[in-house]
Amino acid sequence: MSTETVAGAAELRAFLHGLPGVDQVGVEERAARLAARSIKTSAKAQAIDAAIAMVDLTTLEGADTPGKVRALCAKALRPDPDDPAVPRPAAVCVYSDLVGVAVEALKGSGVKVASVATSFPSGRAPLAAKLADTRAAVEAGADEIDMVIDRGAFLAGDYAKVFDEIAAVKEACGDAHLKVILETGELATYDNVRRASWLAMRAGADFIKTSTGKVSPAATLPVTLVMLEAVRDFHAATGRRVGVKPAGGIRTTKDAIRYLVLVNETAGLDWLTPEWFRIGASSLLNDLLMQRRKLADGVYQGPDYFTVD
Ligand SMILES: O=C[C@H](O)COP(=O)(O)O
Repeated sequence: MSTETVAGAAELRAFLHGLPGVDQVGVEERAARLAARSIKTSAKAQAIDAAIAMVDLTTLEGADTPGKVRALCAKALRPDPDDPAVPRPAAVCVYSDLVGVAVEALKGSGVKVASVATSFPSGRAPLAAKLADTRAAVEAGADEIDMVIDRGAFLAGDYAKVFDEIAAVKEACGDAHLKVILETGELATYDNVRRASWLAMRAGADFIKTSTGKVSPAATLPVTLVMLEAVRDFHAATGRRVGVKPAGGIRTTKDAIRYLVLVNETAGLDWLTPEWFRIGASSLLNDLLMQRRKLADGVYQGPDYFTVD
């Protein structure tokens, strides 16, 4: 390691450990208070459409096939076959070997193709393999890369290693946007969530994302609140806006709306667009569609009415 790198590593550690500690009770109380807010029916209709447009419609199963990805893309292009006014989700998120299938199915639609990379979900692979994974996804046409951080290195305090990997993956992304998954369910404390958020942003993340969806707990409101505070404070300090993506375990309209309230009350209205806020979910869209239909018609369509998401 060069002297410059050692100095950089020391500065990074001092910076991350100099961040104010998170008041655990305060954060949990605030998240619970915001979650209890009710919103008017007229605002609910708007919120549902906003949430649909912020979904990263995801399939990340070992058993995924080109056929399943094509079906998911068809759903993204026309979420409700009977209602062309329903907005499209922001992106379809798949494993890197299926990016080409999604790119082909979505071309010209404006729906982005996101790909997990860097040995998702564990992140356990040599950097060369992570970069190759990233480049393969970008070459296949991915607009967005969802990378995982090396939680082992982070928890061992090797922040420089995590920083360097993120920076290298960002470079490999070229024009593709980089979402950095912190896997907050493995980070143990809110202080670590705050540190990992700042580390990722300083290393070049375009988005910070809570979870892979493969570890429990996945997204939670308090963790997302800490991340929203981080992007707000990072923007105030640097002028650069970073997006936030809670992902994993978000399945109901009620939950999705709670996240939107949290964004509005923490980072502010500027973040309430698909450019700066996403919800990663494999099975939220249908509930949003059912609630949307219920608000419009007063009739609740059962889950069988919509195609699987
Ligand atoms: O990034 C998105 C997550 O993998 C989706 O998780 P989920 O299946 O719990 O919705």
